[in-house]
Amino acid sequence: MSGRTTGLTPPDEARPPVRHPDAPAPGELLGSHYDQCFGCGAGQPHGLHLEARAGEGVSVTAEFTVQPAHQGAPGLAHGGVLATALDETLGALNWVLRVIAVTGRLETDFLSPVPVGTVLHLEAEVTAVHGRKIYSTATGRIGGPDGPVAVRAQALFIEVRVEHFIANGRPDEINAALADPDQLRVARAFEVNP
Ligand SMILES: CCCCCCCCCCCC(=O)SCCNC(=O)CCNC(=O)[C@H](O)C(C)(C)COP(=O)(O)OP(=O)(O)OC[C@H]1O[C@@H](n2cnc3c(N)ncnc32)[C@H](O)[C@@H]1OP(=O)(O)O
Repeated sequence: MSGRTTGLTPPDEARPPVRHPDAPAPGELLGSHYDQCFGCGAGQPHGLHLEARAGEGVSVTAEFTVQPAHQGAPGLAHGGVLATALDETLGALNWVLRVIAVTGRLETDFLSPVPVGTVLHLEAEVTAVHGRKIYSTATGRIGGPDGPVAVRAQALFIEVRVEHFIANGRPDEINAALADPDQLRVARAFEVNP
């Protein structure tokens, strides 16, 4: 391991993150970036229905209730589902930076089992930015927003342009999204002023 970089440590030249002046106010519900998103989409019947709010600085909070469909072991949340909840919360930081970014790397620590029925209290913040690279961390607590940390993550998100999705997504869903005024409004909200 010695000398190996995981890509999750910001370089010395990295800058502190800057909250966008038009970011949603602290406490404001952020809504879904895409109705069919597995993490946050209200229209996605199989999804986590995670609800995130803007926090202070470049941070967000979110809640997610572990459902029976999310089990890995009997009565316990699947680790991949918990990683998804962390990933989605980290993705919600896009609203506060007002950039579009996707997960490049996600490193997750599972510290204690999370039973079905648990409300996972999530928090994420950007720690540094270097060019297109956005460094961030997240925690998931159980028993309340100040409860013990059950899961945590470090992530590297990479800023992309909206063309990233148009070039890579399946045409049916891309065309449906482009025809949806609500989706276009969300895409515009993420776009950085030139
Ligand atoms: C409309 C509203 C929608 C809003 C949509 C919001 C979605 C949020 C959903 C939740 C989050 C997700 O799950 S997002 C979905 C899961 N993620 C993905 O599908 C991403 C798949 N990966 C990719 O498409 C690509 O690899 C990218 C875009 C991440 C990077 O490709 P690229 O654009 O060609 O950039 P590239 O030159 O490779 O990398 C740029 C810099 O980042 C570094 N880098 C890149 N990947 C890594 C990595 N894994 N680990 C370390 N470092 C990395 C490179 O070394 C480089 O550093 P340097 O040389 O500059 O120093």
